[in-house]
Amino acid sequence: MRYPETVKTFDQLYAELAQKAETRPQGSGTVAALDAGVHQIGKKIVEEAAEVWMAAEYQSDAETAEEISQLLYHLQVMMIAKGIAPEDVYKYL
Ligand SMILES: N=c1c2ncn([C@@H]3O[C@H](COP(=O)(O)OP(=O)(O)OP(=O)(O)O)[C@@H](O)[C@H]3O)c2ncn1[C@@H]1O[C@H](COP(=O)(O)O)[C@@H](O)[C@H]1O
Repeated sequence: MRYPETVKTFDQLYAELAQKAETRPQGSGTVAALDAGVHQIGKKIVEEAAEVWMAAEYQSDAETAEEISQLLYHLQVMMIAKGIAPEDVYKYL
């Protein structure tokens, strides 16, 4: 599938987050999340997963899609924290 320039794919977001983890720019929420550690990242994943569930049951498809994007983001932060690359996940799909 081809996407417009402004749309970020899973792999593109992962590359961006990996770069942030490496260069640690000021003000990066990703760097702050990584510094908070796996326990806090895990809590955020559970929170976002619940928000996906609630949005799917009670909100619009667009709002559900937005919650799913946030869940994917936090899953990627966990992947970076654990040194897990997208390929490590894809091989199980
Ligand atoms: N895609 C995301 C993304 N999705 C979700 N989030 C974070 O997840 C939170 C989820 O929002 P909620 O409204 O559910 O939570 P909230 O209660 O308002 O936020 P908190 O008080 O819990 O942090 C947001 O506040 C962001 O901190 C994201 N943070 C960053 N990105 C992208 O990641 C890249 C790197 O971001 P930085 O590391 O911040 O530069 C950029 O391309 C960003 O667009």
